[in-house]
Amino acid sequence: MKIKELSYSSSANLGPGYDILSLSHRAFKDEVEIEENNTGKIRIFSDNTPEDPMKNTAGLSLIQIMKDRKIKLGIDITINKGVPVGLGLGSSGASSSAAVKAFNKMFDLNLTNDEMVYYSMYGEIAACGSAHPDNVSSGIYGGMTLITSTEPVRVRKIDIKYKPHLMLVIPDIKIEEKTKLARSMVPKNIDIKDMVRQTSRLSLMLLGFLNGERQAIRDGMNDEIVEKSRNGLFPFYGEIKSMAIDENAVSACISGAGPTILIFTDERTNKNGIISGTDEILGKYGLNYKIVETEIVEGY
Ligand SMILES: Nc1ncnc2c1ncn2[C@@H]1O[C@H](COP(=O)(O)OP(=O)(O)OP(=O)(O)O)[C@@H](O)[C@H]1O
Ligand SMILES: N[C@@H](CCO)C(=O)O
Repeated sequence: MKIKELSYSSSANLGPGYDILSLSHRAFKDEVEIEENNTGKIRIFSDNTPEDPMKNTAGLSLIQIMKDRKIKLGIDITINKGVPVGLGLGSSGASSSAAVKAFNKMFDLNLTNDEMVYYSMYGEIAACGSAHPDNVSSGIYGGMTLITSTEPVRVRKIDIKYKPHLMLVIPDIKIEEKTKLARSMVPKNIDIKDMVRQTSRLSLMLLGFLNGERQAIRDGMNDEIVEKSRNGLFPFYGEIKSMAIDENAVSACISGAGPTILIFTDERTNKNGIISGTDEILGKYGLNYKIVETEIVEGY
């Protein structure tokens, strides 16, 4: 029997929500098919992700479930990779969450959504050395998700009233072990004043999404801790964000660990202005890029 599942691309953090917020979008998707084999081994079939199952997020997630459930079988995992790798679009988490959904279905494990987030997030260790749950929560739940606890894993889906359109500015930059590097740049300690400002902004942004208040989203979606610490990786970000606000975007943030920039737009936004402004700014930095317009995926 073959079982196929898909997960869409996602943008983690959303400004002040480092490691706790994520948004699922229709821009790209990974399809993962699993099938039993008679070799007793886990084998990965994929054009552009690691063949070693311990180094592939999909493989590592399934190894962990099989260990916990004492399932000893050979499994072929075929990854049809649609989410581009290493660009902050939740590529690694899309494969692991799709693999976990397929495995759950194939073996009737009846895993809860939070248990599936747990196993999918375990796979992220293969990508960046740490198990962060935000992108994979998108792959399991869809929509906008909030991680309320990691031990045990608990996720809440946020029923947002304000649903902006999304523009992804995707610079053509490859940074070796990008997420690992970006995570190592985040400060280990912060000043209490910065903590207060960050929690205030995060709360305001969530109020904006819940109540449908455009200005609250714009005022809240600012992060001077994590995004700032990573600025050296994406020096063009500040210019693109302020240009997008000038063109009346709702707001903008770094998507996950970057380099993609997520811009929220609505009918008041001058999208053509953003397209030409991006061309000018990224041209100055000598960067090729793609702009993808997309929508939020509410669920699976
Ligand atoms: N199934 C997989 N899909 C994508 N990348 C994988 C997979 N398995 C392992 N990797 C490795 O993970 C790394 C890419 O992960 P990384 O977290 O840097 O990018 P991302 O998932 O696209 O971005 P972000 O997490 O910021 O949204 C690469 O080194 C890649 O080889
Ligand atoms: N929250 C993670 C997302 C990476 O995909 C980070 O910013 O490092």
